[in-house]
Amino acid sequence: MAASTVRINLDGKPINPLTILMIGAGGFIGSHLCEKILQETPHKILALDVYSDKIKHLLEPDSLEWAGRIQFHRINIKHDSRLEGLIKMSDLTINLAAICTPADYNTRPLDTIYSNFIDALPVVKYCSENGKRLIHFSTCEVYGKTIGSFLPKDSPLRQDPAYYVLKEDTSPCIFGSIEKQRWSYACAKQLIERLIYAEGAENGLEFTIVRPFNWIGPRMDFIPGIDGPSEGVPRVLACFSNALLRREQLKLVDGGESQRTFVYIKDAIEAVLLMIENPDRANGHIFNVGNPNNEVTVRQLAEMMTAVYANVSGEPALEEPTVDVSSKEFYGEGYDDSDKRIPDMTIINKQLGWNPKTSLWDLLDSTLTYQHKTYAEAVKKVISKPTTS
Ligand SMILES: NC(=O)c1ccc[n+]([C@@H]2O[C@H](COP(=O)([O-])OP(=O)(O)OC[C@H]3O[C@@H](n4cnc5c(N)ncnc54)[C@H](O)[C@@H]3O)[C@@H](O)[C@H]2O)c1
Ligand SMILES: O=C(O)[C@H]1O[C@H](OP(=O)(O)OP(=O)(O)OC[C@H]2O[C@@H](n3ccc(=O)[nH]c3=O)[C@H](O)[C@@H]2O)[C@H](O)[C@@H](O)[C@@H]1O
Repeated sequence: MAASTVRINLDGKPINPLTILMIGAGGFIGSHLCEKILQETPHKILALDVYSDKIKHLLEPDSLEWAGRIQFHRINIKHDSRLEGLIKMSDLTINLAAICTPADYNTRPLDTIYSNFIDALPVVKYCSENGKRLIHFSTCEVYGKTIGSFLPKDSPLRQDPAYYVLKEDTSPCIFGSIEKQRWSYACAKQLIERLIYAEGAENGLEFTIVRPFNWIGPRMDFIPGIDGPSEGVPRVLACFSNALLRREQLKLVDGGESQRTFVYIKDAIEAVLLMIENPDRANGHIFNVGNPNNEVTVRQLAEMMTAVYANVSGEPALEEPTVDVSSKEFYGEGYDDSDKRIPDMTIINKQLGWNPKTSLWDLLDSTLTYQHKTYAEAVKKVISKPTTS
């Protein structure tokens, strides 16, 4: 972008260049948001994270057209006195930092709760005390299970959207029992949402809460044994990509019957940029950000990814591309699942006029093309190495 072009917001007003503190900038969403902001706006980014691999291409070399508009701070927000200073220096703080992989929720529930609630507290407090705006990343998991999932299997009401569409201002948050530690993440996210909302109500904090619904695309998570731990379990896109790259069967947890709506990261980031640049329309709101048109069961996702990857790689799919596994075997004790996640889009449509564009097939095509280009050779090398006994 020509950084000098004057940008106009949805109300026709010029947008002043901002300094944005982005906490968790080195992650999947952060890396795409940094790219978008640097390429299309004049805003400056103070990028905070413990890792920078996913934004390395934006930080080096110094000759990049946006050099000087992004500054990396290797900081762990758990214990660093520089956090408040950075919040004070910025017009807006965006908090993305979290443990957000389901394999951790039931096996590392304390880390999950600390990361999603306790570690976010100082961020909220410093924004509130210093009169700074906050965009906080929550999750669609705060809705938990749908009301419809408690109806008898053959109830016609299960087909009624009133029993499954998830609305920011009216849907309840339905979690499982305490021993189902899967919900430690959703519960921590819900409590931080409530705290932010209360800071808004009692102390005037200017906030926006984002509830992402399965955003997927390049740079999501890691491929075990390549750029992450061999025994690590990332989210479903990376699990299935890993299996496809290794020509192994895709594992369907409890039959792959759960349903998800997937949205392309590049569509979703457009929504976040609208929030950043339209504070009058975004402040005080909680936004679902997803694509209600891209709903599949996890089994259907596996079948579609298998077909797309065969096209992309030119290698025929396995004869039996999937295998069923129990959730206990895959995730361990305490796992539970959301049955269905369809976002209601009324509020984001009304406030920001945002709609997702990319079909599931197209977003899988570009994402798996990226996965193949980035990882296929490395995976082949690892597979061909003789194993030591
Ligand atoms: N990707 C999705 O579809 C999705 C869906 C729902 C919610 N979210 C939420 O969006 C946010 C970002 O998700 P993501 O997919 O980019 O995850 P991610 O794991 O790729 O990114 C999170 C980043 O935060 C950093 N981080 C974590 N703890 C930190 C700490 N103490 N100090 C400094 N940095 C820290 C991590 O190093 C990582 O780079 C999270 O809050 C997540 O709960 C994401
Ligand atoms: O992305 C989101 O919107 C939110 O949901 C995700 O939770 P979930 O969708 O359950 O996590 P995935 O790992 O993407 O799993 C999706 C589904 O696929 C299944 N799965 C996963 C991996 C696998 O190899 N096989 C498999 O069948 C899971 O059991 C689950 O039903 C994560 O909790 C968060 O990143 C986020 O808050």
